[in-house]
Amino acid sequence: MPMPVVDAHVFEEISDAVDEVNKLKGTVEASHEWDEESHFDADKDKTKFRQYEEACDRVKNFYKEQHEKQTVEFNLRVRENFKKTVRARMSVWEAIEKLNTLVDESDPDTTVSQIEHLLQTAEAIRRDGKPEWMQVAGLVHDLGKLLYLFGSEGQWDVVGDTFVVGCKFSDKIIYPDTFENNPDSRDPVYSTEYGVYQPNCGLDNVMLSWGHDEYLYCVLKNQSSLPEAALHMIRYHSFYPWHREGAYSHLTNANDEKALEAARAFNPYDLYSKSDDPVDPEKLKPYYQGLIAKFFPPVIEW
Ligand SMILES: O[C@H]1[C@H](O)[C@@H](O)[C@H](O)[C@@H](O)[C@H]1O
Ligand SMILES: [Fe+2]
Ligand SMILES: [Fe+2]
Repeated sequence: MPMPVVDAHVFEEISDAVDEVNKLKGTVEASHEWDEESHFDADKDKTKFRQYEEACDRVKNFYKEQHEKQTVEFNLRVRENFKKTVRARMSVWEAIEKLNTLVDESDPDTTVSQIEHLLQTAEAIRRDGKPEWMQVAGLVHDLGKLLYLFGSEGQWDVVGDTFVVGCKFSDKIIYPDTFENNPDSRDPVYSTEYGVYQPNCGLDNVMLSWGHDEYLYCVLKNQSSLPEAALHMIRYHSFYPWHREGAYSHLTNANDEKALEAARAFNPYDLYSKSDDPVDPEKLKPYYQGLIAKFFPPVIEW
């Protein structure tokens, strides 16, 4: 039988269709690029970051106060209050500008303004070719520090690493001895291994110390079209005892594995971009306002 002759025109159509499919495949693959290892931090000296033993008194005093005051009682009360009010109505960019006055007392690695830190994080993610939603996660991840301007009790209930309350304070938390004066460390229930929790109940059922992660997660979960991985990056980025030190495996379950992957993928950009060159907010503003418009309503209830 003679081979059918394919008309040149039909051939072109087929090869266009194949190109189209490949392009689509490319996008799908690109959307998985977020969990691949980061490249931007290859030349960073990681031993220079998070050196808490050598940290200045500002940092040490901060954690002493935080570790004494983050009790179960406080955490229940603050969550109750959170639900009662809307603290402000403004756009994401306005929030970024508003936050700019805060200098984070818990941070041994940077004293730059928050707008700088947010843009440095987002830019590191962008340079590494990660998806837009992850750049946005970088851009907003610390916006929860706005709490400080909304009547927090200090910085101890806003910034710093997070940990689980309601069970024994993990010795994987920095300055573990400073929990001595936290009344929960002598409580007959809260001071036990599992405390108020069931084994492997999952992080959704665990109370993390209140601060900017938890607050921003609550604000954004119903006011953005960010994927779950971005919300995990926001919620757990300060939970170093878990995502870096591997604590709390007796409380987590299989559902937390994806969240752990997200928190770990995000961490290098948050931490190691602190030594990057300064950014120019005015120059970057149009690009990031474009991204903000894709993922958030024009006004957010904070
Ligand atoms: O000092 C820093 C800072 O407050 C960050 O925003 C937080 O995410 C970190 O966990 C903490 O170490
Ligand atoms: Fe943070
Ligand atoms: Fe940060």
